[in-house]
Amino acid sequence: MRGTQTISASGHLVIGGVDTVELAREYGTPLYVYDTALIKERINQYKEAFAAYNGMDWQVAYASKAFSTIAILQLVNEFGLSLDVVSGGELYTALKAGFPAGRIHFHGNNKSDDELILALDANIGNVIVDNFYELERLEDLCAAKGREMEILLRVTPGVEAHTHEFIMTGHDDTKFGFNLDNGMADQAVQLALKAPHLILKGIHCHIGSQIFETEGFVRAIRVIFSYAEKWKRSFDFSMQVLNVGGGFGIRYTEEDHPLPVKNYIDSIVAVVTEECKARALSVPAVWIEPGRSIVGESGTTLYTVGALKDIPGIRKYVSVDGGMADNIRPALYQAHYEALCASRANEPADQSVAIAGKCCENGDVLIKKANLPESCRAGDILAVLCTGAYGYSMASHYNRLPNPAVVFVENGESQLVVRRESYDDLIRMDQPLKMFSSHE
Ligand SMILES: Cc1ncc(COP(=O)(O)O)c(C=O)c1O
Ligand SMILES: N[C@@H](CCCC[NH3+])C(=O)O
Repeated sequence: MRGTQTISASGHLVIGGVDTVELAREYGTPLYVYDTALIKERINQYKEAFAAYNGMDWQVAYASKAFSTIAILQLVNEFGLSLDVVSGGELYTALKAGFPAGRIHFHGNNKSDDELILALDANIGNVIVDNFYELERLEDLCAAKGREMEILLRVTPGVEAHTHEFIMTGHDDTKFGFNLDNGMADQAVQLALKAPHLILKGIHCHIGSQIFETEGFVRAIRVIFSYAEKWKRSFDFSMQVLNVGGGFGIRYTEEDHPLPVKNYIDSIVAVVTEECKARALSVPAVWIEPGRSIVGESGTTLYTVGALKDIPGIRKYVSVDGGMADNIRPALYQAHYEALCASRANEPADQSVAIAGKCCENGDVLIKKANLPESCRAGDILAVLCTGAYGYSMASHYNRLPNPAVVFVENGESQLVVRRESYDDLIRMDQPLKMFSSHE
């Protein structure tokens, strides 16, 4: 059980004081349910971890790629976090949510002119510049508008985080950022300092995602400081901000052992302070960008159980009314999840089954080995836990499945924050065929 999850007297999973079987009945399934008390708890853990350091300048920016909707951005804003966006769409959502533009940071390895113009016109806090092409274009766009923009440069420190290859980004062979060890970053710092309309505030790095140890962060920070010292000496550049990205791990299953938030922050602050002292540099503001660890564990996806297929001696498949369209992570990263039968949460989970999605793909299996009660059958409500990050945000319309609804629950109340798509929503953008009227 995570966050506010409990089991009711009738044996139903309850989240935020709301019976999940009732939620399924009211809003339909599949349904993303967010335990907002847990989101707030996580946010506060980050804030408290930094607040322990008197005089330290810090920012926690929520990485909205993990889950971006108007309501979550409003919640995050209420709690005073900054925001990381990676596209015009995420930026637009943030602006529509009333997120203060000055606290928005814009990422991405291939931002379009339109996206950069949207950011400039909204007057966002800063742009994290990823490559030489962007450096040049951003300078030109600022010049054309006769304005300045604060920037960070994203660097690649050559550190391999111990995580899945596809979500590892700090190593040398990555599409992101300026590599440190081949001189690209040195050149970018010089160009940025010379650019009349760009104000180089600092450096950004992000070594990967779902990281369970502090070693990768520490190594990346040490590497960056060795360059920061050189840049100070050679170009008189003082790094005022060091953004170490996100990637703090969460517990998807009992095999995952993430560290408490405080441990990551303590290690980051300790190595920053130590490096500054050793190199006689002033301590920069420390920024981080957690996404998964703010919203991941708070999310649960509810499904309705449908067909069962028992292959004697091989396995039993329990099919649900969603799958890879609402959670691509098992198919994409071989990610593991845990599930429980929300409508029989008090019965012993004594049967091992595979939970299959409904997409027309043999690989659409959400969980290869889940333990469910023997009695679990069609009509039961199944809860897949820990789906709050990169579930809704990576959802697709594969097989023309409408995207599920999203509800927030807290203190016995639920609120619909994204309505379920209808079939009409699916064809809303479609245009009837006009060409090739070859029937005449
Ligand atoms: C630049 C950057 N910052 C922050 C994040 C958020 O990562 P996570 O959700 O693992 O905290 C990502 C995604 O991996 C990222 O690419
Ligand atoms: N989307 C990925 C992580 C990559 C995040 C962006 N750099 C996940 O579901 O784990």
